Amino acid sequence: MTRDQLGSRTMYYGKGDVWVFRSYAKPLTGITVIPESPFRGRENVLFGMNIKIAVKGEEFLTSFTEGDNSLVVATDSMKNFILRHAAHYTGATMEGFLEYASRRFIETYPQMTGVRMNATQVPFENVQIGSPDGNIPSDLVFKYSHNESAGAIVEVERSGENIEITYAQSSVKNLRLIKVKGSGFAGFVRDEYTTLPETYDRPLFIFLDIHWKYKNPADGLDDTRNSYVDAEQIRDIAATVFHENNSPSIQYLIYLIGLRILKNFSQLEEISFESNNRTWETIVETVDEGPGSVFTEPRPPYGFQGFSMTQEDLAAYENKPQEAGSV
Ligand SMILES: O=c1[nH]c(=O)c2[nH]c(=O)[nH]c2[nH]1
Repeated sequence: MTRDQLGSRTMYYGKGDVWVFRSYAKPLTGITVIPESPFRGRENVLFGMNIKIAVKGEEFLTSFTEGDNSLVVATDSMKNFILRHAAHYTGATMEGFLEYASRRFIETYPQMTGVRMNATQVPFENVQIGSPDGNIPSDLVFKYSHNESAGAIVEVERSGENIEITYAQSSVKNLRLIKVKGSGFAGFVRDEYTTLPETYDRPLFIFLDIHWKYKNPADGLDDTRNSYVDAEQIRDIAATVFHENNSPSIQYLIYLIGLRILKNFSQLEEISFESNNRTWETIVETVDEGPGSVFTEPRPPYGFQGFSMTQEDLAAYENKPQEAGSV
């Protein structure tokens, strides 16, 4: 929630963990196919989301200061509103649903001046079943996936007679990638506090959240514009860049991932990263019948990086004489 119109006061309320499971939503089609990803769309036979909604409005002040509930929309009703509107949604994306439902709240309740909705996709994967044609994906049975998931935040505000989008961001969260060899970390500051040895071929395990914003938010909200970028494509770009590059650090790796995303998707304005270093501890360098090593979970504390990039970073990179080839 922004604090404008509210002076310096924080004031909002809402509902978290609104689980929405919609079957047979509109299939996602018309996306740009990129070399790094086999993703071509999604059937949306099952469309699952865990939503958090927060609403604001000056008229809610007396509910806090006087116990006056006359304008309070119960958070239980908000949950019902979201669930019932999932039946009316005609689009194919989580971002689109958040925008649709947020607008309906503002249109329905004049006391609401702003709505922020935050969602995490509940990922379901097709199971493979036997058939006379070999193994094929079931169109009826799905398994709950515990891997990474897509995320979205949409914020809308009333502006006179209109409703404006004031914030929109898409994400892939909790991506966990391990590369068994071909990463290093050397050349860092060495002083009396340094005990870490330099490494030129470490296994590198990263936890990664990637966020993106569109130049024109409508491209991310309206799947019929054919400019939607799916979280699976961003995930696959990250994996491809990790595979292809011998990275000297996580810092440089996420920069290269960002360049590749910006290059593939000129409709995006900004990419940002939060990464976490979970590199395993090496216990046995070389097993008896090599190659092979033995590792165990790392001990805390864990390092992290945060970085954001725009199309200007890609332009600067492309205008720079390159030694190592282009992204
Ligand atoms: O990729 C890395 N970046 C760092 O900044 C860092 N620091 C550290 O101890 N290990 C690593 N690895």
